[in-house]
Amino acid sequence: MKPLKLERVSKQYGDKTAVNTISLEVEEGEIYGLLGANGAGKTTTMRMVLGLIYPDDGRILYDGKPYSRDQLSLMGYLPEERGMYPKVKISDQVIYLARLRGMSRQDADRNLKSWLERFDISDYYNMKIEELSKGNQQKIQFIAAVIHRPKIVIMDEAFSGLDPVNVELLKRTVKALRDEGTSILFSTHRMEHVEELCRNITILHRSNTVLQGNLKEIKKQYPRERVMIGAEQEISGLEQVPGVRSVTRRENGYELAIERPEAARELLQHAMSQAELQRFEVLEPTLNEIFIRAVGGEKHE
Ligand SMILES: Nc1ncnc2c1ncn2[C@@H]1O[C@H](COP(=O)(O)OP(=O)(O)OP(=O)(O)O)[C@@H](O)[C@H]1O
Repeated sequence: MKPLKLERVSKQYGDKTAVNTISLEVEEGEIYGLLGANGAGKTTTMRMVLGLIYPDDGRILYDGKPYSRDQLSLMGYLPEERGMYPKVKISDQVIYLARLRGMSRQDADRNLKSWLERFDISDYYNMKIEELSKGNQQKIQFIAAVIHRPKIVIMDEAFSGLDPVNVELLKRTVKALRDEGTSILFSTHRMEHVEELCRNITILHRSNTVLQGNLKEIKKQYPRERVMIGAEQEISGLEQVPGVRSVTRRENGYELAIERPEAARELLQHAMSQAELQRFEVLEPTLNEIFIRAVGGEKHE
């Protein structure tokens, strides 16, 4: 049984279709990427999954069952806009939120202490949100989202505002939740995070699903049109090799865009005739490139 399943789910706001017949399934122990430019329909989709708004069409199933209040304790939500009370003691509000989702005070308190210890911030127990840096507020918000051990966690821009050390810390934690069997619906504009974390993805564009599936499989379907050449010597005339679209000088060589994968062979011969190569690699496209193609090359923030 899939913990989370969306079947042809749609949502209208007046005349505007915010989400148009989205279907997806999140397995147990999976991080699923929900991507799209601003206004594509991600937040609307996540709000429907959380039961904060209702679909106009289609259905959402949790372990095969439709939404009911019982699901509240099964789900955790890390919203993009942080929503904790600045002046209330951290332990009071996190325990309160956990109790709303069905935990006893004792269990909530024990879990909170163990999470604070895990993040090495035990002294925050008695502090207020307003006393913390943005990044540390984010950690508390994260704890509040998962303290009740939800089966399904919805994360909207989970790592925004964090420094690189804390991004790594939270990434490790998200992976650990996954390994414990949690199903995570993960939304972000940071493609490198998706590449590292997500197995399956859906890309939304103007309310519609434009690309969906296993990330590795999707990458295989796109031609390899990027070449890295590692060489200490200069290589002249790379631009003139047939099929080369662009050449960029890099620290230890060159990065090239080619029009078709076959151009790589000629490029290799050309480069080898001039320099001793330390590296010659034909790379699969990055998710960023795939994303830009899928949404029609339009600029996204
Ligand atoms: N409450 C609302 N009333 C009217 N229109 C809305 C409402 N919420 C969202 N929309 C519209 O629905 C569309 C999808 O919005 P949504 O917030 O789901 O996009 P998003 O992918 O989350 O964008 P972002 O990356 O900017 O957060 C947008 O055109 C938006 O203007």
